[in-house]
Amino acid sequence: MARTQPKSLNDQKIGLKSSFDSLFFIPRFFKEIWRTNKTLFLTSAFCRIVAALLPVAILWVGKLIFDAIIQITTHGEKDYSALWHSVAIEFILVVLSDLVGRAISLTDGILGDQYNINSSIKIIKKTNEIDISLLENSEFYDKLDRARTQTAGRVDLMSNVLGQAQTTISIFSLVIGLIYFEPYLIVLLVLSIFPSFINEVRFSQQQYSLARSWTSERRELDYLRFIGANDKTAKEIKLFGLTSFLVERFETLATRYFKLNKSLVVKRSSYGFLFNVLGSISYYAAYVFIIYRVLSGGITLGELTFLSGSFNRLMSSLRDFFSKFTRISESSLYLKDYFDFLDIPSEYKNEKEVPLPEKIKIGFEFKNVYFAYPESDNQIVKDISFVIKAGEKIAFVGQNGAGKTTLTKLLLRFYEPTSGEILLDGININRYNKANYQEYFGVLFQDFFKYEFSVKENIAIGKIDEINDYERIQKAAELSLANEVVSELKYGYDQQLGKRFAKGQELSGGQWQKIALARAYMKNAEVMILDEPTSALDAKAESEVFERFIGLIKDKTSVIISHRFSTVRQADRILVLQEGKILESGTHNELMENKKLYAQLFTLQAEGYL
Ligand SMILES: Nc1ncnc2c1ncn2[C@@H]1O[C@H](COP(=O)(O)OP(=O)(O)OP(=O)(O)O)[C@@H](O)[C@H]1O
Repeated sequence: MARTQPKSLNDQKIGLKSSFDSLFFIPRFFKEIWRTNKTLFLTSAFCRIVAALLPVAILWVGKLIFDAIIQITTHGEKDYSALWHSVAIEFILVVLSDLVGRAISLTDGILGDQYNINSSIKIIKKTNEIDISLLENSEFYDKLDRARTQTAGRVDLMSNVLGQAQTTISIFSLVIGLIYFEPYLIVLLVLSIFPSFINEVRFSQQQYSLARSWTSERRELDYLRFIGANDKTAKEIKLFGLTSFLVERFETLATRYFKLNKSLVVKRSSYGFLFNVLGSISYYAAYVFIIYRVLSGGITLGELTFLSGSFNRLMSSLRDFFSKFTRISESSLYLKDYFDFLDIPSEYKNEKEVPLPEKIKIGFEFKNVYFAYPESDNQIVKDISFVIKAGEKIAFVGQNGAGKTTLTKLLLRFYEPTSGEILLDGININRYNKANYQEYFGVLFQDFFKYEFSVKENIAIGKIDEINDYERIQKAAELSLANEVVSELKYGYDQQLGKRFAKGQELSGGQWQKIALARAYMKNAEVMILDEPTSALDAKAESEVFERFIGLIKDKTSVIISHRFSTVRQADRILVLQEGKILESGTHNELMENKKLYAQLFTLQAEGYL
């Protein structure tokens, strides 16, 4: 497992500037939310405006009640109607406040869920649009990881930004009331809150920097958690006694992160406490000032309740505003990751695409192809030239790591040659539309994926548009002998595979291989590529599968990779690869006569050594 050096807190610090810069992603974010559900968005915005104005309205009505009571008790006012009127209004406002509060959390919840679904779909689609070579790049994985794992954070961000707008309106309405009576209180208020705001911003950046610089380690932790508690790995872990090895590795890494994070959290809350004490002192200074004003006859008792209530409310609103601000700038840093990921350029699209031939006329040609995997200097393919004629059945053989699979990946355009070119009917394969070009191939990968879906879905994956063509699925299954597997399953083609979901059935390695082979047959493809198609099959199944394969591909072009010479020998031509070069090429008989590597390997296998 490639590991980056453990980070210290000072590594990769995200400055104040980037923290503010990331706020610029918020409009784009809200555009996405707006597109998600316009009605809900408007409802939420409307409710928040109402909710924002309610606190000042309630405080004002409270003042009116207080003044009315003073009128009655001190000045002998006989008409109580103004008092009851105000009490009734306050009651209505309180009920309304509860109602809009609930409406807000309801709309935010639904909108958040819908946004979540949409953004997850975007991430899945984007991953599929990106060049396959990026999938093997660790920096890409980090981006993908952050974009994927911060979904909940983005939903919080939405509520926080909307909440912030609400708090801002509230603050303005309260400030107007305060300015009207005692403008000096505002200055006192802002001064007492500001240091705590700066403190929060500073620590939230540090926490984000830490989380970001530890993305790879967090992925490693997830990976260790996954292999440490997983049905697929349980056998080996038990048998090899790997538990303490894994626990130790997990613990060392997790503790290092925990310690760094703990020291930050402790510092953040200690400073936070200090600055909050400062806030409380200023609140009581203001309170004493207001009491003094009442005692000296400057303001009424009703105004005292309004002012102290407004001041208190303003202070908590401002605190809320600043802490939300730091949370928003923190989450918007993650938002940046999400948009950075969505902005990774999709695969290069050739503007001057040429139409694909309906049927291959000449065939494929590798011309002086060299290839090294991205971020590697190691040439895996070295000056390879060969032709696969239309309708030819070609086989690649060679020892492990010789470059056989790599050649098929180049043919399938998962990667581009570092130099040299690959032609189809005389035209560089890059000039064809990639998706259409790849449609040409029916492929069984050596490391095919075992989808924990039903058998039917597992086979249909080869041509998912035909998922409802039962006959086609059955035919593909017959060709690969998967039908024999199906006949033993309780729910037949509807049998859920794997153990992850209810009523799932695990298959043997060979049974899975038959299912995966059926997937390759689902497409009536022009070219078949089978990489180790029979490696897990028993001898009888292997010869039967191969017989059917030959029948199927009579006039099709095909590439087969195999270590089993019984399979390989039937090919029209065999390419023997060694360390990224073609060592020999010819029919089985020609190569046997050559008496070089092929003949040696064949003889060894025939004698039962391989
Ligand atoms: N994604 C990758 N990134 C970097 N190197 C890779 C990658 N995939 C394969 N390689 C390297 O390329 C070389 C050739 O691998 P390839 O899979 O083509 O061999 P192969 O001939 O198919 O072997 P086998 O018979 O074991 O399947 C190996 O040395 C391998 O380490």
